[in-house]
Amino acid sequence: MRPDQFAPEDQKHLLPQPGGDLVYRCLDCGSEHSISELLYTCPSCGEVLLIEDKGFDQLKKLSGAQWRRVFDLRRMLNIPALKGIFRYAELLAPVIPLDSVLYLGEGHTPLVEASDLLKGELGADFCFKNDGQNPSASFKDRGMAVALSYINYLVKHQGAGEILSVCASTGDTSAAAALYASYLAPEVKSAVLLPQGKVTPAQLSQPLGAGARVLEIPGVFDDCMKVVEHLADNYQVALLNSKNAWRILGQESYAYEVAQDLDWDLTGRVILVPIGNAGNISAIMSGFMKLHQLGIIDELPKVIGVQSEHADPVFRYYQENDPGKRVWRPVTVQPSVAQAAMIGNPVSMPRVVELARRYEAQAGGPRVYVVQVSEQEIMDHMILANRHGHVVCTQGGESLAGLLRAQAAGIVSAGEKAICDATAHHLKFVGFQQMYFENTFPPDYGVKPRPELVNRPEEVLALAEQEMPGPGRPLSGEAFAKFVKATALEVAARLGLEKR
Ligand SMILES: Cc1ncc(COP(=O)(O)O)c(C=O)c1O
Repeated sequence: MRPDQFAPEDQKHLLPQPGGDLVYRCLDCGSEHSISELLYTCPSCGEVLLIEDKGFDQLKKLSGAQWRRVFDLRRMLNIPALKGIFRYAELLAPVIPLDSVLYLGEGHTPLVEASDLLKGELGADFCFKNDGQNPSASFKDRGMAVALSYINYLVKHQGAGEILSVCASTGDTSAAAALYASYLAPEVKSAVLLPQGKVTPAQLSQPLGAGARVLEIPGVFDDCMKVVEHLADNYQVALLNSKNAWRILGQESYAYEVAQDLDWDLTGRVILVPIGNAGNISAIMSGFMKLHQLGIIDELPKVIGVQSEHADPVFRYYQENDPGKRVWRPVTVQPSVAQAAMIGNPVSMPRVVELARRYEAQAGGPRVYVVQVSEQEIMDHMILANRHGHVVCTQGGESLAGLLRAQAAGIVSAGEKAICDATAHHLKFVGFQQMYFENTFPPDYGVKPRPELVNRPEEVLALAEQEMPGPGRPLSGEAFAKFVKATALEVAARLGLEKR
């Protein structure tokens, strides 16, 4: 629909107006800094930043019910900039005018209900939100849509010159950064730093295809991160890791979509999120808090972070119940099938600590948890989910395994319903599936296939004595008919088919 097709009273707030009073806010010293330049850490104390809208209270001029109606009506608009996550522009980055919004099809990924069979088998009530159905096949596109729209705004409206974007990545950040930057060529160029041999072939192909400079660095993600942080501190580059607070704003859209798709009723809902660099869980908490502050939702859902035993610094931190006694210790990661979350020193840890504190204060009690799962559980649950109609990656398997651990620990109780974040598409991680099916995991992963979950292609070789078709080698009519009949006979025997 076009805006002029709506009733006059609905037209009033239908299109977001550029505005807001955004500033960078330091999470440690509380200092405030102008957004006129790209900042990643506090110039006063070096801590990470969040972007805060000092005009947020102005949004309370509309009631929660009015906001719900605005967002619901925007669903019907055929304006590309509002088809994605900028449907919630006032909550994300109202400073960016619609003419600068970059929309590549991100957001509004489906909530897919688990089948009754799978729910019964696992004794859990849940759905997946398939963030692998974003354009670069992971949730990272949400953050990139805002970060690159802001860069586009700086180029278009603020006279910024050519910009080189950089990021370190476990695979998905680089895929998203390169894709969104390539849309803004030639003003924006992209370089990505990857830990050599620690991203999947599909992930590596993505920035290459988008034309980014791909630099492979010895070490793990945490080492690459230190290098890009050094670049951001000392050179003219735009850092696109989630240290960049614009990314966090974009990823808040996950929370807005979950709420809207559940008709703004989050009673008894639990969100499971795999944690790596901890940007996503920070954004999700922040997003739900904004909805709650505006009266758009009545209840804050439980948020449960999930980490593998092989990369679990956030889990370890929260093992201590007394906040005063918690000590932050990065860990050395071990090889993990949740490779995209294989991070021992998450950059957003200070955000998690502060936002979890605020979240629980706003909810009036415990609402944020972190659970740990084994590599075996991650693989088993990824494959089990895919066996029942889902397209989840290893990190999605981690979310589901985390739900079962949370149930066993009494964090999730009967009657509560979970939304498991499937953060990337299954196809990016098929190498792990192959190792599972072929029982070829190196010993340090500690994964053995469950026989009932293994599936292998079967070669039909019954026709060895016969002529076979091949590329550029079609069979003659009679030989081909013979081939079809003999092959069908063999296939029917293997499938146990009965003759009609
Ligand atoms: C597919 C996937 N899942 C989960 C994560 C972890 O997200 P975050 O780093 O925001 O904690 C990442 C990236 O780090 C990822 O690429």
